[in-house]
Amino acid sequence: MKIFKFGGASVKSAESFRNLAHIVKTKGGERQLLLVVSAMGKTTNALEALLGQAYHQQHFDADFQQLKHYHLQILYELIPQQEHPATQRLEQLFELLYTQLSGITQNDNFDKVYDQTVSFGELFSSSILHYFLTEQDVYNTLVDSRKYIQTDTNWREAKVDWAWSERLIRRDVPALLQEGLVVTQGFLGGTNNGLTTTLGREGSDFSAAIFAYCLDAGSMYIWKDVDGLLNADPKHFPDTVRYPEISYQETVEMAYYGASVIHPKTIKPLANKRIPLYVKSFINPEGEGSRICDCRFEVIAPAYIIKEKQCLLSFGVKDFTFISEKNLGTIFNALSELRIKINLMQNSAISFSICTDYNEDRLHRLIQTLQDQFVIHYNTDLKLYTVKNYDAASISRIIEGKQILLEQRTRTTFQIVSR
Ligand SMILES: Nc1ncnc2c1ncn2[C@@H]1O[C@H](COP(=O)(O)OP(=O)(O)O)[C@@H](O)[C@H]1O
Ligand SMILES: N[C@@H](CC(=O)OP(=O)(O)O)C(=O)O
Repeated sequence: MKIFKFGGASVKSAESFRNLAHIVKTKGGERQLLLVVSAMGKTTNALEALLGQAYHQQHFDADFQQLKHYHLQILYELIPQQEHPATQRLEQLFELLYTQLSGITQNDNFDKVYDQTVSFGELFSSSILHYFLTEQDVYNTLVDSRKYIQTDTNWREAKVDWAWSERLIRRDVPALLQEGLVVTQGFLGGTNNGLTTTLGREGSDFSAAIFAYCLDAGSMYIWKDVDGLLNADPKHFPDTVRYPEISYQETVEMAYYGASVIHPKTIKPLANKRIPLYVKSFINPEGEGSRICDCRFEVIAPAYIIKEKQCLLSFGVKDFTFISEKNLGTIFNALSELRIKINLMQNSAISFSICTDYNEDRLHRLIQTLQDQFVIHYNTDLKLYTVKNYDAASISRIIEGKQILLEQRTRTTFQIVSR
């Protein structure tokens, strides 16, 4: 069986849904295909904004209506009958979202209500896809991924209970795949008492990999608006090259350093079962794309990765003692408590520096926790540039004209933090 994952860009308009259906019919087949779908276009961002308004007791009606109109308009273009069950289902989901938003207060655990609210994006898109494919005579069952991907309550970045999820998925999904297609939501999980969780922003690729792993899929495809896995983001580099074939290891490192085309957690479950991952273009489905697999190449084009919105923090000891394992232990504990991930670190005799994604709230809590023990300085609005498999030319290209705040290199990877 195969897994196809379609992200927000591939379901952003009625035309995109039609294109998706065409890909499913021509490249997928009538059964043994599981479709994982993300929220439409920028819906997750819109839901985050609505949640922010509701949490701060601001009016959200206008933005709510706009989001509802966007979805209903696309549904209407795909299925023009007003009385269709698809319209009723979408109206019902929007009512549930409205009730959810209206009940939010500042006493709520923000991360918990985040998951209960922002998850609606995938519920909308998967319902539309299910009904639209049915209208197109593509037999499919809509499966609620919250009942199958079981997680803990680490809201917004829930940890998967692999054994339990695998048991549930294997119990029900293979029989459905015998009959036709299965449509499910990316990004979402559920707890054993029926609450919704999310797996981290852009986590739908990971959801697809979880289903691939649990179902022993033969292959997984992620359909993107690019020709495949490129050696840089074409939005920042005009002259990219595509990797026709690349190893799991190279890819997982690229994703870790910030290549946003694949969620970093996607590769491990696939690599563990040697399931090949294809990155294909939904704009040009006939294109070759990229195959990510258990392979190895001696020579590979340098990959350029930019991670934006970075913060560089330095912790200096206050009494001229050297940075010790004990100091580091204190810093790491605080980072772990606040769920702050280190993207890069470096130490000198009397200070320790880390580069992390910028999160104002967490940064201030970190400073509060550690300011008695360390002199803390930080810079925000920075970028972390990584060149994998670098050479002299690629380094010159990346450092040209930049004010470098930190630089690091290993035998294969060159990194700078700069403005
Ligand atoms: N190395 C890379 N190769 C290809 N695309 C990349 C790379 N790095 C970043 N990207 C960006 O990833 C985008 C596709 O990923 P994303 O927007 O997350 O897709 P979706 O939300 O549809 O799943 C591309 O439009 C491209 O700008
Ligand atoms: N909708 C979620 C999950 C996701 O993976 O989306 P996409 O596949 O469009 O990156 C998000 O925007 O974070």
